[in-house]
Amino acid sequence: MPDNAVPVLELRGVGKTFGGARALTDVDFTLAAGEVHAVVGLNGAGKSTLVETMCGALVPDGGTVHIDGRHTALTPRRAHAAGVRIVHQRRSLVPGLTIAENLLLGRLPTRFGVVDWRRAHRTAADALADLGIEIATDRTAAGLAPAERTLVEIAREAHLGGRVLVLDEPTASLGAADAARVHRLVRALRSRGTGVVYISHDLDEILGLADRITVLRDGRRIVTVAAADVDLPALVRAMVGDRLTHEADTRDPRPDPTRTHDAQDSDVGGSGGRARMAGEPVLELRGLSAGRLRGFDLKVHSGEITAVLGPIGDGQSELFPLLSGLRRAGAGQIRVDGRDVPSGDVGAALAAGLRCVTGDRLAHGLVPGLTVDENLDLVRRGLRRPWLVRWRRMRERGRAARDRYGVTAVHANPPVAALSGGNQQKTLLAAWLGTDMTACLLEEPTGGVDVAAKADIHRIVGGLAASGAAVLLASGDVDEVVGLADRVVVVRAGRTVADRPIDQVTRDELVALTAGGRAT
Ligand SMILES: Nc1ncnc2c1ncn2[C@@H]1O[C@H](COP(=O)(O)OP(=O)(O)OP(=O)(O)O)[C@@H](O)[C@H]1O
Repeated sequence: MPDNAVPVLELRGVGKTFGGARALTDVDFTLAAGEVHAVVGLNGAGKSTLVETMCGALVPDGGTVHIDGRHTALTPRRAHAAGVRIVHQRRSLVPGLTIAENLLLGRLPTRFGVVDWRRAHRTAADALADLGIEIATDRTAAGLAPAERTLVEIAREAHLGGRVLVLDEPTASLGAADAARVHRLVRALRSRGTGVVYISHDLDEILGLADRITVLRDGRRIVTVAAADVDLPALVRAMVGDRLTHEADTRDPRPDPTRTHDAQDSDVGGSGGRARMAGEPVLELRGLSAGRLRGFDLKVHSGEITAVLGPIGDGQSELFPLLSGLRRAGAGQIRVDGRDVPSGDVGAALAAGLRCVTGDRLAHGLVPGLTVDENLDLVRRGLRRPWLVRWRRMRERGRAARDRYGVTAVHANPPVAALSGGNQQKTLLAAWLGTDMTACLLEEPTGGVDVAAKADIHRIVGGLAASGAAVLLASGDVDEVVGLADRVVVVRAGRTVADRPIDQVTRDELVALTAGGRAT
């Protein structure tokens, strides 16, 4: 930002306390028009609290907010009127409405008192085309792929007058090709003079996209630097400070033999603590059809991590409802240890030792109003004796699981709703992976988690496989698959297009295969 330019948005000495615990302390932040300013930090560092303050959703208890140089007591309405808009990870398009209706909601053009649809579609199409987005405006939001939804949502906020767009992990659940579309849109916005505050845990993405980067740690601003003046290791060091006890290499797939799944958990459900020889087939899917999946076959062996990779919504997202028993298959069989598991039966899936960890933690994974320890206990108790609450053991186990998965919060054992997204994800994994299992399905297990936690989760998953579990990983993240899996199955439009040992395929081939290329 030129020294004399007035920032479009400025925070001075902002602080925020939740129930006596400090989430933000004395944070300064500036954003210039036409700048992409990224905010990074470990889970719980204060990123969401900071951006909620920028949007008037949280009132800071110290410091001031300035828009175009003027001090403003920000409320959501004032922020909106000033053109400060946030695009959350949870998409807010109305599913049953068309793109044109969503873009112009509340402002549809009328002629003689009736909606002028031709003009509406033209206006919406022009708004999208201005930003380089090609999506037909008569499609409904429900039919959009996740990346298209993100693009339309960002375009809508820009079209409705957004001068400062706060993008909260817009690419978190997107593959590389889809993320690149979002990056193009962000660059288009920047060149039009829009200021963008960008939150992401993907530091490579940040380094390639941002102009400046602010690092938060424990609610404090550690540094603000030009992206061109910093590299990945320096950024990681600033984020973790002296907290890092091991190398934060997110691609280290080596299992840590000291951290295999809890020995103390072997009294729980499932089909017994087993340590198999590698090579034994454990989870078998035969001719499974449901939603977009068509006659899907897969064998996952004991001690093996098999990844199902593909664009989100292209078939691999059917696996969670099917394997967890939430949904009945139209055709085909699920077999665990050579025995059929009736589809559409949650109890049968659990009894067979199948553990399915959802990628949508708040919809299917956690009870937001209960504490972390209560959530951890629910899964364990539900598997065995739902009526018996043993409070002391619950607290002890809860503390151990929170420590092991690095669930950090300003309160010791808060309700899950008060946790940051990454800490919610760690709680979810601790709840399901802490129970004895034969096979597990992990849907996007590191979605929203920070670099250090990602490395920990990879070690834990490696440890599960090392102890004999068959691990199925459903992911859109090519790097995660390359770093973690032994085998990869690429699924497109519900069908397998490639099935390879991971050492017989390159990262670039996988990117091409998921984006539509052919297996060679
Ligand atoms: N409503 C709330 N009540 C109590 N504590 C809260 C509340 N909102 C946030 N916190 C706490 O404030 C701290 C900062 O959380 P915040 O969500 O801002 O972190 P974050 O950097 O966005 O993390 P993540 O990367 O995991 O999303 C955390 O310790 C969190 O538990």
